[in-house]
Amino acid sequence: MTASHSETPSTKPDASTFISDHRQVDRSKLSQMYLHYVETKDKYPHAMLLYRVGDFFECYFQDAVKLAQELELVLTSKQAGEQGRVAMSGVPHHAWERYATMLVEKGYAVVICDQVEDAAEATGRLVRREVTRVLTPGTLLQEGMLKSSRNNYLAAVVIAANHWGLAYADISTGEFLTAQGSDLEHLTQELMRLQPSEVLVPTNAPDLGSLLRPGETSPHLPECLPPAFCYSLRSQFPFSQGEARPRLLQKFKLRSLEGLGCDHLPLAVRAAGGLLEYLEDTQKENPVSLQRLRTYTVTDYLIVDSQTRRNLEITQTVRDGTYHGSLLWALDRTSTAMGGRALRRWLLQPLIDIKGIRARQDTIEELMENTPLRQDLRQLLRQIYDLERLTGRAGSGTANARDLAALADSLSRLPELSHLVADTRSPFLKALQKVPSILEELAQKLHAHLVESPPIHIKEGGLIRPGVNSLLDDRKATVEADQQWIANLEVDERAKTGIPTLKVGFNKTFGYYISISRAKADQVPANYIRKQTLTNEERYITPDLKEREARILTARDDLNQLEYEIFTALREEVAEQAEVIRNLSRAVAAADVLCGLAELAVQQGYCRPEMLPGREINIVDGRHPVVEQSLPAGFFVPNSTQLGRDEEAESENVSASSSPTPDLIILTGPNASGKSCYLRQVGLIQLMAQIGSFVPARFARLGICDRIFTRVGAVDDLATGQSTFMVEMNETANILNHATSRSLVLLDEIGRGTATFDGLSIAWAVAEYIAVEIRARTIFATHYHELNELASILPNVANYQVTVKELPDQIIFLHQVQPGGADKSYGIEAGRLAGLPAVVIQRAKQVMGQIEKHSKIAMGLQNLDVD
Ligand SMILES: Nc1ncnc2c1ncn2[C@@H]1O[C@H](COP(=O)(O)OP(=O)(O)OP(=O)(O)O)[C@@H](O)[C@H]1O
Repeated sequence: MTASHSETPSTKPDASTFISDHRQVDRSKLSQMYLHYVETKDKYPHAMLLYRVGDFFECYFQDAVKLAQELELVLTSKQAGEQGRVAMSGVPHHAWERYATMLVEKGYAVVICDQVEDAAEATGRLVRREVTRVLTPGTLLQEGMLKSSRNNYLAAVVIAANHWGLAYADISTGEFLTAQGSDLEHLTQELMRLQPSEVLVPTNAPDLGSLLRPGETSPHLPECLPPAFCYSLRSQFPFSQGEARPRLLQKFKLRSLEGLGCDHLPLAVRAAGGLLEYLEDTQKENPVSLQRLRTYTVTDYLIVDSQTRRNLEITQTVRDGTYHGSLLWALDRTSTAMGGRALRRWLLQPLIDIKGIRARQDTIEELMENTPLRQDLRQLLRQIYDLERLTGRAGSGTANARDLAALADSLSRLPELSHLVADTRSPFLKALQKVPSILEELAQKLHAHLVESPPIHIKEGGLIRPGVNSLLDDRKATVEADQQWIANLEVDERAKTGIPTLKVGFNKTFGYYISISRAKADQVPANYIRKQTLTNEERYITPDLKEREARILTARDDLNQLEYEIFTALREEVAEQAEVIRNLSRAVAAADVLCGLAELAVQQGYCRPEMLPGREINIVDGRHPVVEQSLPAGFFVPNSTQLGRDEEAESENVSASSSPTPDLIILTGPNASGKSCYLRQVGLIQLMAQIGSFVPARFARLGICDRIFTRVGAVDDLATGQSTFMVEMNETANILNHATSRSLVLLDEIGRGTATFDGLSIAWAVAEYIAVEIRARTIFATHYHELNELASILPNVANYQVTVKELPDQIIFLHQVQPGGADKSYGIEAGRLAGLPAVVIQRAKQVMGQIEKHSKIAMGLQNLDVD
């Protein structure tokens, strides 16, 4: 790709022939414009400065070199006064957003220094230029720069010893939240959940203002911050209590922070205040409209750590990181962009509050029962655009007329929506029953003011309907009359002069002119003034023509300006209603998610799980929500699960159950029989239930979990230089240190990355510790059959196996999970089926026979004291 505009070099430029570091120039020798550039650059040493010059945005010095490299543009040079030539590279002004997006995606901050007056007004002096935007990964607003399916979060962290404050905002939707905690692991997990595009960190670093791109490190970055994100190093000052608190009070026009719920959380306040200051600093002429700050507590939600999110493939698959094949993919039946983002948020932050879960379930149930309502609702929702982001753009003054027209169309659907849900009883539908009348009025006003399909540019007129503003109509009428006069001129002048070939034309240099062939030049009337001579024609103007032209041009400018003013006033009216629109968009998004989940539940035959405060996990005929959808209908084999021993209930009701419910299941079975699938199915059903969804099962009764942990076949973590075994041990340690009796733990093989006896010993000890000390509900899939002995020692351990049918020359996978431990391993059989030579298979059987004969592990362990 190349985008060069001037002075394209004929050969590759020799860097020694021009200056490529702005700090090395003698400023007294720079021409005025370059001096202004250099002074602006001083204020933003770490950002890429795009400087408007005519129809281009140009970069000079080191930025020119970087821009050319990163975007594969031509690097050239330009004379910068007596100082000589400086490196230069640039992009066309109309395409700046595209190029800026590419730079931001590569982890750069981009400063836009634009011309803020018409170059024609600045005769004899430098055109006035100002920094109008600072774009960073966390502060993007433009439609093309954002993914509609996910939030774009800017986060800010404040860490003091083991305590932390975290604030985050999505400036495109206005969401703004803050939290505080005392466990740094929770902070890391929150960041992993949010996947922020940029994180602000207050430091004493000498390179303040710089942006560390993902993977770049700095000694000033606290260790608990994952290296996968962009970090902006900020000064400590705006993050101090004395600065942050008043900034928040002023922003939300409050006397106390009590109403925001963070009055007693100094670190949360400091993070939120620091974030606000950054927005003020970067957004310049487009102040961000944020929703009221909300305070939350991490432990108010089901905690799903990043490794579990990855292993359960919640938003993307492990194998290739794609959305297709993830849980989100399998569940998403939403109709709006807002609903899609909300479902993603819900999946990443499931609830632990039973009331909240039941409210969502009630709504799904009502929508399942009422098919016409569900279908009409989905149909209508499809016609609602991204209200959250459209409002965001209106609030920050970046919305164009098409945005407002789309907003008006969407707002005008709301009364229909409220009519549709008029008789509903569940909370999320009732929330849509009342549309504030102000929004209906706003939609009507926008429709009445804006033309049917407005143009994209807002300063070139053509936006406002006739009848809106009498001054505008008068001016339009004058322009039209003058235009008509010019249109008639050709006919009139032909008649007057008797020259039938006379024409009236227009060009940019001379404006309107009368053209006459040279042969007829002697018949030209006296009032014609010759302006230009061409080979075959002469061009003239007349005083009358010029007067009309001048009138048209000034009137058109005035007209455009007036239309622009009417438009911006409309945009401000929308901005004033931002809070009301956003509250409603949130309700629309939630209804959309629930309507999609209801549709899914009907399509896939899901059931409503009964949610309880206890520890029970009782799933009858459960299915894996993703694998099920990938197989032909009816192919997936359902399996049941019972976990979570409630000793009190069981002792009261001894006769009801002959074998007590286990806390820990040892799951064995041949390779590829379905162990991993079963394990994940239980985790996914629990997680789905805690977002309020129905679940793929015939029946489910589920106690609320506080955390879900998974440990699944590790891969070498080359980035941190850790071996498979060390990754496995770190993950296991994390589980043992944090799981509680209310957690769900899913272990897919432990100890495989080391010698067999080491591995088996660790696996045994881990299982025993979980069953005896932690009592977390656990499924432990393993190839170590020796672990089946645990069930005979510990009352809350049970053995299950995935069954296969053995035929003389093949194994048939039944994918059925049944009580009991597999009494033999099929590893050698699997090797035979894979085509290992017969002699190797034979030898392997002999070796196994010997090992089994001499192994005392099983017998020995039975006698171990586990107390
Ligand atoms: N209940 C089921 N019904 C139908 N097909 C299933 C079922 N469970 C698993 N499968 C199919 O079997 C394949 C293998 O399953 P899975 O990976 O869970 O086996 P595994 O026992 O964990 O194997 P390994 O021990 O080698 O890791 C899956 O890809 C899936 O397509």
